[in-house]
Amino acid sequence: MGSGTTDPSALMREFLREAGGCAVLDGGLATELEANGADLNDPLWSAKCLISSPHLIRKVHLDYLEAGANVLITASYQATIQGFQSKGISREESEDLLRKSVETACEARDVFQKEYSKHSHNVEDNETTYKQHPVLVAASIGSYGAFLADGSEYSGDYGEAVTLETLKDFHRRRLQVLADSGADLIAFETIPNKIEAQAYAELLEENNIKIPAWFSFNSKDGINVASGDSLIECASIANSCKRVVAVGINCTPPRFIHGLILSIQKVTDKPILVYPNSGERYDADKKEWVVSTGVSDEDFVSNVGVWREAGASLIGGCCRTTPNTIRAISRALHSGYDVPQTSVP
Ligand SMILES: C[S+](C)CC[C@H](N)C(=O)O
Ligand SMILES: N[C@@H](CCS)C(=O)O
Ligand SMILES: [Zn+2]
Repeated sequence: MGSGTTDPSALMREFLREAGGCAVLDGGLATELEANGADLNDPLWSAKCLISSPHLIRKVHLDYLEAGANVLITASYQATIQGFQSKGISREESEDLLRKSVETACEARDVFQKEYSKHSHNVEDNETTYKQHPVLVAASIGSYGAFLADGSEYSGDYGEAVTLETLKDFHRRRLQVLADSGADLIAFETIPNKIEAQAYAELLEENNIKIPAWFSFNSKDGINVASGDSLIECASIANSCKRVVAVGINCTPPRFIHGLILSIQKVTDKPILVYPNSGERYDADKKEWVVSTGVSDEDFVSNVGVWREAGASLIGGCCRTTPNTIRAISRALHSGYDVPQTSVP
């Protein structure tokens, strides 16, 4: 869709219009890879499956499409050239793995859309009408803290040695490869601090990145981003960047989402996205989620109307949410809207 467009916000506007005003994001990719048998106890986390089990990634993408998702977030969250190289993988192969994350999502979209077009026509008043189910592929870029694999995307504390230039140098090539990979947009996810938001904004401009991006922050207190930096300041950085077409929050407990939407709205007119986690806490040593205030799909979904009403126009789930969560979100947003089941060939 529209990656050649000159006005970056046109892609998002048109996409939201086709989706009926509010789009459904997918749910936890890593969560579902684990549910399908993958062992992610590895510094590469979900990106490990790009090497060992790309078929599982494709299956999980398809499961989310069947559940009603309009956006697939690729398996590149923790896929970095530096991380692959530390496993002995060459630079060239590392870049191929990044491209593979996007190709895998695009393949799932192609399979789904073929099936969908077979099932979606119906005859009304002697005219054949086609329901639309637009799908974007968003190339995930996880933070520097994700690469560290120590859970520091939930603290945003990288130490004083890590400067704006360190972060720009770290992300530059991966961003370029993913931007040229055929993805529709870049999803900067789980951004825990202001310095990393600034690094992304500068890279988008300086490298003349041709596809739009979203900025999604995380929060531990419902007020600031994870590091304690001001959400208002972080969202303002996103707002000032013309290549950014949506701003929001992910991997944050559902109970904080409403207040965070209201804060973001104070500083932007760009579309707001929210994809909370289940409310559990991540134990980075064990690489496990610890039950605290995890919410059921019903609880999660009872909030969807409130988030929509408050101004969110892209809604999905992050870690520990599943296709069931996404199906329920989709139903809540578009009641009576059926997505066909496809089989994985
Ligand atoms: C979004 S967190 C659950 C991703 C995994 C983390 N960076 C780690 O490697 O432990
Ligand atoms: N989108 C990521 C999680 C971000 S916190 C994944 O599940 O791979
Ligand atoms: Zn998450």
